[in-house]
Amino acid sequence: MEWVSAALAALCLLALWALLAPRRWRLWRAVEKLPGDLALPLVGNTYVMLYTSRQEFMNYVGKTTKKYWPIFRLWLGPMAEIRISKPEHIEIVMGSSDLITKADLYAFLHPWLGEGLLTSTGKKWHSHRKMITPAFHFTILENFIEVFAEKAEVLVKLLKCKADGQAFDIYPYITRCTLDIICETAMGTQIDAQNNCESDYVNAVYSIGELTIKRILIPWLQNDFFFRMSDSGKEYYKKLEILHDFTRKVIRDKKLSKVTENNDGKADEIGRKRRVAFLDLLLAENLEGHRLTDQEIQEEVDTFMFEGHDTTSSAICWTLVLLGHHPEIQEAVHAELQDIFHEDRSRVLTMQDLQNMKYLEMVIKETLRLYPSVPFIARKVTKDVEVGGYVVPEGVTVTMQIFHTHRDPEHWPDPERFDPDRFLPDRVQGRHPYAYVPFSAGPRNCIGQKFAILEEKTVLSYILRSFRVESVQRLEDLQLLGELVLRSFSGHSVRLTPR
Ligand code: HEM
Repeated sequence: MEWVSAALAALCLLALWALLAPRRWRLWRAVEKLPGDLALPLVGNTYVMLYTSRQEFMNYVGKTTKKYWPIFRLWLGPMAEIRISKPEHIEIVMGSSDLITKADLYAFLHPWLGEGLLTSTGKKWHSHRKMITPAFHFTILENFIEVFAEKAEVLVKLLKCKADGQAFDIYPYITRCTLDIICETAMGTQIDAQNNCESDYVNAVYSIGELTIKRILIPWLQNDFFFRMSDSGKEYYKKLEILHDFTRKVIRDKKLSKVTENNDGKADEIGRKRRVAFLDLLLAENLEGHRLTDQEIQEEVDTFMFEGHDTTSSAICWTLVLLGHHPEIQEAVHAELQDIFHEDRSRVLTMQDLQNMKYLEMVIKETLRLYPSVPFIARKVTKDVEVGGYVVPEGVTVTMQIFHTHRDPEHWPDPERFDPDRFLPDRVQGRHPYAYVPFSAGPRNCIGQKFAILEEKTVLSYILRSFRVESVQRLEDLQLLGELVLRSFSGHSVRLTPR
């Protein structure tokens, strides 16, 4: 009997091979038409990792991008990846309403985010995106300004202790501030990460981020079984439980207290105006007959927590670093803030004030061009598509190199120069719509982009009104890490002096 089973198994394998081989052969032939470094059997181009450290990887990608500009291929073992950078090519993929499925790599975010907006696809993504879009309406965002300002005030108080002319890494301070902001705006909870660095929840958010990166970088940890067996995997799932328990509890408490019924801007028992969080809006959607299960609500809240804090901290830190290198531009920002606030440091910040920060907005945009918080995004191609004269076959990953799109010399003369005037209205006109895509573009663009710009303006205006910023490291010496978000390997060192 045993030989019968063995023969059957062999037949099945043969049938599978016969079924897959022609498709595989077709994919291989199409991908091999593209230029790229030598790929070895089985390992493809992953051998590069043997002699390229984590902090040298962005540099390697940069060199390879230049060498094969504007399109090249990589083999990650048996998986093909095509990397594109030119706005004209980016438009084909990013602008497509068919190519909306995220690359396999995003699966490493699934244990934390499930199938929230960032990771889902197809019908689920379409219906949730439609349902959640109103939560980012201008009038809702206006209510968040008070939260942004309150947390920025705490930040300035803490930074005053560091404003002694000594250099320090400002990243952890900014991250704790943006974490406080997203906790309160997404869930309506105050974790006070800025004063309470030892919170279990805050530590779990950091650990999950770090462990996700580790998993992506170490090939054998990518396998679920080996990951669960490893110390990193055990630590990961322990922290994940803390994160999920926390969001589950917040959702349960909100439902119990029926906050959705009362959250109409009325005062609470101590006379403060109640603040509406994204979670309240998701629960309200539920009440109006659009069914979002508790699990789905949790996935969306976790997604906001993930997408909504590290991205903004990266953007704020890079803006400070660049202003620290360009004192004349920093003075122009300060002059604009003086025009808006005069000497009044206690006035409550308004939406009108934020809209008046026109030059600061240009500075933020130019920073996101040079240092986009999300430097690369990737899709799995679900049908053949032609890009730059090549057929990109179904099944491959296309990585859109936003970092390099923003440095395409054809669209950005003297690309390395920090020049906020590139965003003067008459210079924006006529630029290719996909030449500047820090928030992605097309159907899967960032739902939180207006929120992000308002938050950045608030936090930066508080810092820049209180301190003069000086950068310590030369930009060309910084080693970039393009992992979950774009950071500097050695931190974001600045010196602050009180104004
Ligand atoms: C400077 C700050 C930010 C930057 C540069 C940024 C950038 C991006 C990018 C590039 C994407 C596309 C990702 C991909 O295709 O894989 C994205 C998606 C997304 N972002 Fe942001 N983001 C920022 C802030 C935020 C904030 C504050 C929130 C929420 C409060 C947010 C929520 C989301 C969500 C939910 C998605 C998925 C949208 C979808 O696929 O429908 N982002 N973001």
